[in-house]
Amino acid sequence: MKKITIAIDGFSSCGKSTMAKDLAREVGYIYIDSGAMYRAVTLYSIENGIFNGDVIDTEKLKNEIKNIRISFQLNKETGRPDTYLNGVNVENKIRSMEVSSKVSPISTLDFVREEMVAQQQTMGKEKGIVMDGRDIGTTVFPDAELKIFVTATPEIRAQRRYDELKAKGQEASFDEILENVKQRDYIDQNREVSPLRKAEDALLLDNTHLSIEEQKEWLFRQFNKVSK
Ligand SMILES: Nc1ncnc2c1ncn2[C@@H]1O[C@H](COP(=O)(O)OP(=O)(O)OP(=O)(O)O)[C@@H](O)[C@H]1O
Ligand SMILES: Nc1ccn([C@@H]2O[C@H](COP(=O)(O)O)[C@@H](O)[C@H]2O)c(=O)n1
Repeated sequence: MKKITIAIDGFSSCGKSTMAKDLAREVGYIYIDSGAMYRAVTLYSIENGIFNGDVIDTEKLKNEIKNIRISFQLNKETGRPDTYLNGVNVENKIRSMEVSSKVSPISTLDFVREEMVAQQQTMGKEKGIVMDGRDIGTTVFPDAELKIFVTATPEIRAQRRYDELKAKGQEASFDEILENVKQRDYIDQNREVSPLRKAEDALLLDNTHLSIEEQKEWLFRQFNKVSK
């Protein structure tokens, strides 16, 4: 079977990484969560005085962007890759509401995107990769053999995230999550560089009424059609 590149884009919290990780594990592909990379840059910015409230010191970040090393390592307990920032495991920290509320403005910066896209393209140069994000099918891998664009209503996406946090025993407010999901969607769709949009040749999946199992089966069917 030939190795292909799979790009999964879509709105925040709609199940992209759930589908992508499952497929990658079953077919033995590398999985990359490109959102985790933008989150890691955001965490670095929070921890290194690049934010003053909501204002970003873009000159400082531009000078330091080459010092930000992001990598992934398999977590043997979860069976999934954890995100490392300059050698430190930041998988939990990058999922905080503080990072979620600041990541989309960081992701609008052209020099940040340039650096992340270059790193992502290097990770995918041998193919055999599933990457999820916002611009994978349009910018990072425009020649990907399989492109999926995932969507679901904002309310159902916020509910899924809320349920996930509650199950982990974390404090969560449904209204705050819904507001964050809507705000990120707006910024991601309206930024100048690589805005979130469906690539013309991407397959659309609205999973509002699909279970995790159903969407997984759907993705496997698409993979089997293309990779033969
Ligand atoms: N079809 C589904 N039905 C119910 N829950 C789902 C479904 N797909 C994913 N989920 C759950 O929704 C939550 C968000 O999923 P996931 O993290 O995969 O989304 P994402 O699109 O990768 O999010 P992000 O944009 O933040 O990276 C998770 O708790 C996941 O288990
Ligand atoms: N290819 C990408 C991936 C993500 N972003 C930005 O990062 C935010 C967090 O991503 P999650 O997948 O973890 O939700 C997202 O809201 C985008 O602002 C991006 O720009 N490009």
